[in-house]
Amino acid sequence: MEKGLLYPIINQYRSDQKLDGLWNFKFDPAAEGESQGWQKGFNNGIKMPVPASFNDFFTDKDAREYTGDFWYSKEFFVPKYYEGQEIQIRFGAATHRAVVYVNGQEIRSHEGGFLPFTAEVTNTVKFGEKNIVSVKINNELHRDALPAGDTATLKNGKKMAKPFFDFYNYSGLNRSVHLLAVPKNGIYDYSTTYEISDHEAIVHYSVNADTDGDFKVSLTDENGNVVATSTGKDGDLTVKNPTLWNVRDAYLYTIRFELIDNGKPVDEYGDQIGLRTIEIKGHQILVNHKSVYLRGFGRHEDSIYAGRGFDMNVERRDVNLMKWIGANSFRSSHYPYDEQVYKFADREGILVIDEVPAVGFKMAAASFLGGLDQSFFDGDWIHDLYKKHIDQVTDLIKRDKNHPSVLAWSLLNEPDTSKKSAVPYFEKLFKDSANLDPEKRPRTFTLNEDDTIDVSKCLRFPDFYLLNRYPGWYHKWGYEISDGEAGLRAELDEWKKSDIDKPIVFSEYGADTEPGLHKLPSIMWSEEYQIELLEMFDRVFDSYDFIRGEQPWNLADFQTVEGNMRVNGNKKGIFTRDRQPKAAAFYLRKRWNKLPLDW
Ligand SMILES: CCC[C@@H]1NC[C@@H](O)[C@H](O)[C@H]1C(=O)O
Repeated sequence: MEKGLLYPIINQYRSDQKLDGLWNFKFDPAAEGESQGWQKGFNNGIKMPVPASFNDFFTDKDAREYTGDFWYSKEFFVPKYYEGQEIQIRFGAATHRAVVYVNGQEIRSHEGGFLPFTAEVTNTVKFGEKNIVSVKINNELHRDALPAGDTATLKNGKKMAKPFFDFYNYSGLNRSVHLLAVPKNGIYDYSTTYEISDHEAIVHYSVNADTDGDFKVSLTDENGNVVATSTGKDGDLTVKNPTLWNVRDAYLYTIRFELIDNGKPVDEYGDQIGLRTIEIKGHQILVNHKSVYLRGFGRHEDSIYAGRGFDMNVERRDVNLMKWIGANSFRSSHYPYDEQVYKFADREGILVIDEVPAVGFKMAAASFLGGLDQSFFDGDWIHDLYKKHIDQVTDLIKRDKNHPSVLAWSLLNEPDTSKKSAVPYFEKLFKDSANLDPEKRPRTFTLNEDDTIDVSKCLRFPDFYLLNRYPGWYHKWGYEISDGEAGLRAELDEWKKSDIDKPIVFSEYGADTEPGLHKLPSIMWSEEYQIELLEMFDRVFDSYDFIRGEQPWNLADFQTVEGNMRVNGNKKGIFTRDRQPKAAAFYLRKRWNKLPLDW
């Protein structure tokens, strides 16, 4: 669990030097790195781009599929004038677990491949000289880790990832690495909550620093006008006639905290925030007390060459695609995305369901492993898994709590909740996470295909429901799709008859579609069939007023394990992997652009 996860900024007190670029890289199948001194750096590796996954750069299968320990190392210079400050190396993500060394000294380890962590190196670096950072990363999958899976050892002794989930196990330093110089005992966290009325907004803030100093706090509008000020560690900023942050109509204020110690300003942290409230009321999802209907996608951080490495160019294109098609939301399926993704969403007024990598918690997983015929939550790995799970929920909320775009927290994707053994795990998870978000935004998880209203034992936990349903693809497919529609309607009639008065969002539905495959009449995998399946779901959605969102799977085609059910990855994208439209994109654009943007 990290103390603070503020995004790096540069000002008169704070420096941020990105260590992105080419690092030395090598695999360590014999786990000999430490004994060979790689923690002090090495030059006999290959040059590896950071941020990026290592996998798709390679031309040989052993390297692409490599599972086990591997090392990155880079020389970096610490300027003399950094002396007197706290020196940190901040990793945006190291997938899935890392040990950090500086100048040969072990600094820290970290578990979890999709959230940032910071190595505090003040007493280890040499000021005014070159230094070496080395990172040993391991990308094995385990049932007691997130995302869940196994690591097999083949007869030839090589290890192989066996995911219980349907995305490729891209690994490496997938996000930027920052060398930071910040004030000692400076600001390390802040949070805000909001009260909105017709002509006034109140920002309740709290700011954290390792000193008893005082704080000067200000709020400025997009023109740089100071609209409110306050003092103290906790306080209120009252804005008359505020411009609210709305769906697809964003407005960002800048909050600024100045830390004063013994009468002298010693640190400052500024960030962009949006004045808005989120509520669930009956079957409605409300933003600023107004009902919202979610239109958007499940996504993946996935692109050609860099794999899961964050690529600003891809994100810019994806946001433009979502605006073009008339989307107002997405889920960060199935893991926290790079912080810059949420900044894009903040600026564009796009709502985010923010998800931790608690995926694959179901043995007969969609990755066609067949798996064991037992409930995942009966496993003896559950205790160790839970510690990692709540740790990553805690850090996800600590990292993303101040983004106006974050609508809700998704604590799992498609867990097996059909057995009673899941209940204690969920009870603890929803209890332990209840107070992590100062704004108390809704918490949920996606209900997989089998977890219907009369099967799932965990329906009392989520604040609203995310349904992943695949009639027309994984069952009742092709010419049988009419039975698929009947079955879907029958299930929703059960929901309607029940006393459940929470919103339902369809968070996954779709058909694998080969771009360019056309058939009249349609057949599965054709572009025509993908539209017919969407039309079926849309007919159903339009029949039930407690359905408050539609997020087809997926925005774009993406890479998975190879298998007899995957054709170079999952093809359920509405767009291709190189972000070009299939025919379904024009169908959805027509449907979604008929609706008001903030409806
Ligand atoms: C029936 C489960 C469907 C499954 N849901 C989780 C996603 O990560 C997969 O990609 C999707 C699929 O198989 O297309």
